[in-house]
Amino acid sequence: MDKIKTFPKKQLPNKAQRHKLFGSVEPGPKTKPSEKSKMADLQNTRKDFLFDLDAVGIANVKHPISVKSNLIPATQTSIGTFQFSSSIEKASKGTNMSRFTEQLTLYHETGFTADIKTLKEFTKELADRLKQKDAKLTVSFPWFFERRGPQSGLAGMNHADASITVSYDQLKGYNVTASLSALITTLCPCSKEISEYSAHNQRGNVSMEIKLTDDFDEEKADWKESLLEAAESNASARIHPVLKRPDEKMVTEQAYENPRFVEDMVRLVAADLYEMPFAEKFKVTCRNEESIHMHDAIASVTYDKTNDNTL
Ligand SMILES: Nc1nc2c(ncn2[C@@H]2O[C@H](COP(=O)(O)OP(=O)(O)OP(=O)(O)O)[C@@H](O)[C@H]2O)c(=O)[nH]1
Repeated sequence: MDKIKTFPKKQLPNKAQRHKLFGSVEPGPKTKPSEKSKMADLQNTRKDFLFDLDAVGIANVKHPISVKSNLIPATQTSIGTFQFSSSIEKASKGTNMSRFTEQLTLYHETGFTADIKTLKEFTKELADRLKQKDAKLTVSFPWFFERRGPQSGLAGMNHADASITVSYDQLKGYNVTASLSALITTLCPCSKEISEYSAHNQRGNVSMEIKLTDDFDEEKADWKESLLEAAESNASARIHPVLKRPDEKMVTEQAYENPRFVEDMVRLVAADLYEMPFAEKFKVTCRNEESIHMHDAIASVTYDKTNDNTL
């Protein structure tokens, strides 16, 4: 066996000496209290600080969450990116920021599932913990779901980007919006119509945001599955992780049989959301990464069923 090489061992200063060499200094004299009850509490100073603030809190908080679904897998761990806030009055200097992550940790310790019921409880409890009249939570996460080849039945994992925003107000109650962005295939109707053969086609991204009705019952419907189906079922074709040649033939011909402009996509998805009982208001956006341009094609529609006057 080869002799293990030993590098010339230059004797380095020890770690404490290295820190000193790079500027660390000894602790100075301690004159201020370190006992919490005796410490200054600037955040809770009450004066006229000129403006009420709409939102004060923390953002870009990454944390593991559990996600339930009607699709496979029924439960998964994902990475939630959170934003938490509440309003504060002008008489208050600041919020108590440690309480946001304090509560997130408490929920995590009992298995934090990002479902609507739990997130509503969390947001109300947060307002109470902050002693504020309102609180708002947004959590965004990748949601994975099994997708099988249309002919081979070979399974793989696709994902869509999901997001839930819960606003709680002591007087107004809850406002919950759910969003999903899903990838699809679109094939251009004009390109198909004018060409002797072929048609340009590309990946499209359909983003849907819905305001959930107050009576939405997630025991009866998985909003993620419903929005995914609204995007994919109206596309030229669905996207798959595993496609054998028989699968590829099917999705290629299906795309050609179902040409869609971006305008067609948002209108067709809007029709499905219009018929979705728990979607009170919605916005649909489609962005196509056009395969014949350096730019994207976009379209969007916003609709409020409570002002049902445009149909
Ligand atoms: N309001 C506010 N807090 C900040 C800011 N920057 C840092 N902090 C936070 O102040 C926190 C400590 O304040 P509090 O959460 O009120 O801590 P505390 O008073 O010991 O805790 P409570 O007893 O729950 O009020 C730290 O976690 C910091 O993150 C800021 O710009 N505004």
